[in-house]
Amino acid sequence: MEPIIQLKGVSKQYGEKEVLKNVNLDIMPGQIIGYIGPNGAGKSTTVKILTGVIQDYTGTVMVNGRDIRENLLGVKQLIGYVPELADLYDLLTPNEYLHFIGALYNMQDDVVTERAKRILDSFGILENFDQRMDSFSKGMRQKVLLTAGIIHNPSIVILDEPMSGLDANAVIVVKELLQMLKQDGKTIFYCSHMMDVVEKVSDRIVLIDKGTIIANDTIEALREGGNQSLESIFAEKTSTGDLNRSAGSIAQALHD
Ligand SMILES: Nc1ncnc2c1ncn2[C@@H]1O[C@H](COP(=O)(O)OP(=O)(O)OP(=O)(O)O)[C@@H](O)[C@H]1O
Repeated sequence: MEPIIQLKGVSKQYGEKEVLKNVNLDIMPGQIIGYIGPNGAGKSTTVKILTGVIQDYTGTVMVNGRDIRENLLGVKQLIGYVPELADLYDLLTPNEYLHFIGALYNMQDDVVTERAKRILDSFGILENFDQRMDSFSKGMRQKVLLTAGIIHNPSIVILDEPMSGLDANAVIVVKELLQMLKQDGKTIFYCSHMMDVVEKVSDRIVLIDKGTIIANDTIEALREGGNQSLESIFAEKTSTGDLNRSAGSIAQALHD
């Protein structure tokens, strides 16, 4: 089987600073990949490259066997992207916003309406279909963003902290949704800091630190036969310092 996403020697600099360093990564179709790393590791930069937002990188990114530099429009059809807390067009209703998104993908109006209503109904916010989103809570906005990211039925779904702001019921819906998308053969690229969720939903975990991939394996293999949580594996491998000491010095700072 060929990888559906392939990064070959991908590097990206902001000025002098190299934030991705020769990243090589193969992602096989039909898998849920948990993409994790400390703040500033390069996760969002990777996602921006995959979604065509950043183009001044070196190396090659192949999606479905084609170089994305040569097929950016095709790639955009294949990928659904759910950003974390994007600027929604607050003055629009979900109905208007999702039709706007659907039009970007050349979708027929009646298909957009049908899918939008069914997905929002599953999220429990169908009654808000025609309300302006400026009155929406964070979680309601996130549900609309999730809907917008999958409405064109993409083969690859990239999610950036999709659980952000969601209540417990919605988290369950999203977890189930991930499994259903997977059963449907879709590839999921899941970026998150919520280790307990990543650990449960991902087929593979890719750990990036300071622009370099330092682990790429199943959770079982990362545990090496032990029973550690992903959180402790993360802390060990990224060694961002003694966490107790960090907390201690923050607490001390309040008293000095
Ligand atoms: N537009 C920019 N200009 C300059 N530096 C940037 C820019 N965007 C990101 N960076 C830097 O690139 C590095 C990687 O950032 P990136 O946003 O990819 O990290 P991340 O892994 O997504 O972090 P987080 O978990 O905090 O979201 C960071 O050091 C960041 O400061």
